[in-house]
Amino acid sequence: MTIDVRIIDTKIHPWSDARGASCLVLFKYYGPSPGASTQKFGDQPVIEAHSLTKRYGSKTAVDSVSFVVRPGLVTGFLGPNGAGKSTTMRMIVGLDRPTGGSVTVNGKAYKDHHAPLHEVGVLLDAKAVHQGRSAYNHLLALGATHGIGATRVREVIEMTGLDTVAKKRVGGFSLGMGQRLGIAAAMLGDPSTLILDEPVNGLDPEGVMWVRELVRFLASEGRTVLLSSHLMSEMALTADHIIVLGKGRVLADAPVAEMISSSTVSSVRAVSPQAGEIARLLTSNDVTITSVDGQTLQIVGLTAAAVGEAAAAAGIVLHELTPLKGSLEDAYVNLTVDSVEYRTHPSALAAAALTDSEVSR
Ligand SMILES: Nc1ncnc2c1ncn2[C@@H]1O[C@H](COP(=O)(O)OP(=O)(O)OP(=O)(O)O)[C@@H](O)[C@H]1O
Repeated sequence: MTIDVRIIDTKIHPWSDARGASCLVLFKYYGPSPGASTQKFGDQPVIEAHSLTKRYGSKTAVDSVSFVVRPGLVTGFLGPNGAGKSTTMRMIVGLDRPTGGSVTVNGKAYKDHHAPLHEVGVLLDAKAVHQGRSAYNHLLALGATHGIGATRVREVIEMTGLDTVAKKRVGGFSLGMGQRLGIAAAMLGDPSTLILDEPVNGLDPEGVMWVRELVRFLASEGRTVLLSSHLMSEMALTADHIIVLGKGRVLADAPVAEMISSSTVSSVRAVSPQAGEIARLLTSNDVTITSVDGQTLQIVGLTAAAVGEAAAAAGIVLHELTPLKGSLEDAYVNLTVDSVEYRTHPSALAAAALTDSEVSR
C-alpha cells in the first residue's frame, strides 16, 4: 500500500508535551496517497436507509426513516436523547436487525460485505473493549480478523496519539483515551466510510479539535463520515450536512447553512440615540421591530444595508448596526422543540436546589 505521511496541523499536542518534546507538529496521517484517494472513493450515496424501522416491544425507536449519506462530506447526526441515533447507527452496521425497511452501505447490507472493516469503521461504544487487554493487543486482535498486521496497528496508534499508553491495560484508560482507542479501531481497516457515535464525548479541547480536523480531512479525501454529537457549536464547525432525528423520525435533512437559514430568523440590531425615529421610519407590515432598551432595536424583515441606508437618508445617527444570524443550536432547538422526550422542568431544578441546600445545612 502507498503510505502517505502529511503534516496537517501544527498545534502543540498535549501528549507530545507530556513526553517532553517541544514539538510543534502534531498530527500525521497515514493513509492512501492523495492520488489514490480520488479514485478510491466515488460520489454515489454510500449509506442508504429506506423506511428503516426498529421497534423494541411497544417502543418505536426508529420510525420509517429514509436518508442517504454521501461521500466527501461530514454528515452530522443530531437529535435529543432517545431520538434513535444510536439505534440507526447500530442497524447500519448490522448490530440491530431492522423491524422494517432496509439500510445498505456501498450497495450491500453490512453483513454481506466480505471484509467489513475495510468498508466501514465504527465507533459506537468506546467502552466495549476487553478491559484486561492492552490497546495494542486489542487492535492486533481486531486486525487479525482481516489480515491487518502490526504495521497498521502501530500507524493507527500513532495517528490517535496513543503511543505512550499502547501497552497499558485498557481498563485503566480515561474516557478520552478510550475514545481515541475507539477511533484507532475505526481507522484500522482504512475504510471508505466512518460511523462515529459521539466521538468527542470525554475528550479535552485539544482532542475535540483533533477529531474535528481528522474527520474534515478524511471527508476531504472523499470518504464518507457520519457522526453524532450533542455539541452543537462543534457540529457547526465540523459538519457539512445535517440529519436531525426526533422521536425516531427525520425532522430535517439539509446542508448546515440551509438548515440554519430555514429554521432560524435573521435580524438586525441597531443602536442609536434616535431609536424611536428609526422605529417610526421603518415600520411597515413586513417589518417587525422590537425595542430591546431605549437605544437598541431588533429589526426582522430588513437587511442591515437597508436599515443603514434608510437611517442615512433621514440623517439619523447610528452607533451600531449588526446583522444577527441564527446558529445551528438555534435551528436545532427550533426543530426539536416538540421532540424532546426527557426534559428538565425549571420547577424540578428549583426543588432539587432546595433539597441540596437543605442537605448542606
Ligand atoms: N435494546 C433496547 N431495548 C429497549 N429499548 C431500547 C433499546 N435500545 C434503545 N432503546 C430505546 O430506543 C430509543 C432510542 O434510543 P437510542 O439509543 O437510539 O437514542 P439516541 O438518539 O442514540 O439517544 P442518546 O442521544 O441519548 O444516545 C430510546 O427510547 C431507547 O430507550
